[in-house]
Amino acid sequence: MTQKLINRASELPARGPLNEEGREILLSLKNVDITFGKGDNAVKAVKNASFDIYKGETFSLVGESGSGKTTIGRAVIRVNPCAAGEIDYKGVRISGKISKALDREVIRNIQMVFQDPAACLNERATVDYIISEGLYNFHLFENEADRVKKVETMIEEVGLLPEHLTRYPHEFSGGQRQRIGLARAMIMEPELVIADEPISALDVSIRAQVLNLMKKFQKEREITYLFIAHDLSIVRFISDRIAVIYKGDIVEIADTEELFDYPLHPYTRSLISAIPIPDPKLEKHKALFTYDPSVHDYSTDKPQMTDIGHNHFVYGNSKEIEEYKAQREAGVPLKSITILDEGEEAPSSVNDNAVVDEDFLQTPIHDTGSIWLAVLCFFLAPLGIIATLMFKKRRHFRNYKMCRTGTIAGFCVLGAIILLFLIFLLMSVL
Ligand SMILES: Nc1ncnc2c1ncn2[C@@H]1O[C@H](COP(=O)(O)OP(=O)(O)OP(=O)(O)O)[C@@H](O)[C@H]1O
Repeated sequence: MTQKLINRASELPARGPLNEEGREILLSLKNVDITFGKGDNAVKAVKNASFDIYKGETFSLVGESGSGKTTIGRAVIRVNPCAAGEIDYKGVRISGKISKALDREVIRNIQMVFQDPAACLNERATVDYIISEGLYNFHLFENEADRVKKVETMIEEVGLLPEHLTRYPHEFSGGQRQRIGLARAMIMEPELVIADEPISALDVSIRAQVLNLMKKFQKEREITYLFIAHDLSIVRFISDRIAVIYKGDIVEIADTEELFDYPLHPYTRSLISAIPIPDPKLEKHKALFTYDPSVHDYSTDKPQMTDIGHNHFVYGNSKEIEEYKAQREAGVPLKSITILDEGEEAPSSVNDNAVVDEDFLQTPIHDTGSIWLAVLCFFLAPLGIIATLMFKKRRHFRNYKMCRTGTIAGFCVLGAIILLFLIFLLMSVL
């Protein structure tokens, strides 16, 4: 009943506008500038940001600390005002002055989940109240029994128990508090959730659980996420599309795999090169690609965000864009990571046209370190030597270690058998 009343009075259409490919645009930033302070002290935190987020996708915004990610998130929920440009939700402008009714709908439809659950949960309130707060503010329940039912269902959905509802946030672990934060957001039945570094403050072991929970909600409720993170490794496996932001400028937007295969802007490449390699030996020999903004000469030829095809947008001047297009059209994935040989000096700059060789990027897939390699090398020790050398040459260090272990063990056992044989031979002769 309450729900029906809200829907009837809605200032927003049921669906957003469609793009040329028929995808529904839920959120759209159009040439958005966000400035803090005035006069000489003014800080332009976000410059001319434009992007669309489609219904049901996970769109990630990635960049180093202070690049303006949170500022954009807070502008979407109307906390930060836009100095220029506009933000549209389902095709309706939600930035600037809007009606009270629309403002309430935005608050309800767009929820935010924060990095530090400890800091954003009211420590004096019970979990029951924290989760119910939005329900109270928007009268989203028929009666007390209905509210209790909604809250109990939600606490179970995030993997906690109804008996946890009477407790306070400090009685929970970081991961559990993030679950409470998610419950508080999801009970509002939002369409868009802005997740601002939701797993950065959590133990590595807990991170996947929270991401899986977010994925579950997305699947069940068709939630759209704007996921904010400072490194690409976190977002690679959860994002449909990624936007990279550097000091307030969005420098590249592409589908996730496209971005990892063709990181055209040098800043994106530096972020990819910063992703830790799970093999300590490779990590030790990795040459970090550092971004030097002085490589761009924007004195006369001004940069702009340009569509270079393949649903891929890059920020650059006309000369750079031509180069980016040529690199993309060559169709050969670009190299972001250089593994140095023993004793080799790290290059001071990175060759822009370099191509992936027998590359690290393949390493996690093929370099599995399977135990069966050790078993095979154990029984076929002479062939194990060849396999060991081959994997070493290709820098498949996990496979190399397995083959080496199997081969050594194989030769040890073979040696022991030969020794025993010789001893028995000697004993039978003497
Ligand atoms: N309320 C504010 N007043 C003044 N400056 C601000 C304010 N909020 C943000 N800034 C400035 O805007 C810039 C972008 O900040 P923002 O918090 O959006 O960065 P971020 O990319 O989210 O970084 P982090 O990952 O550290 O949160 C920074 O230079 C910051 O100092």
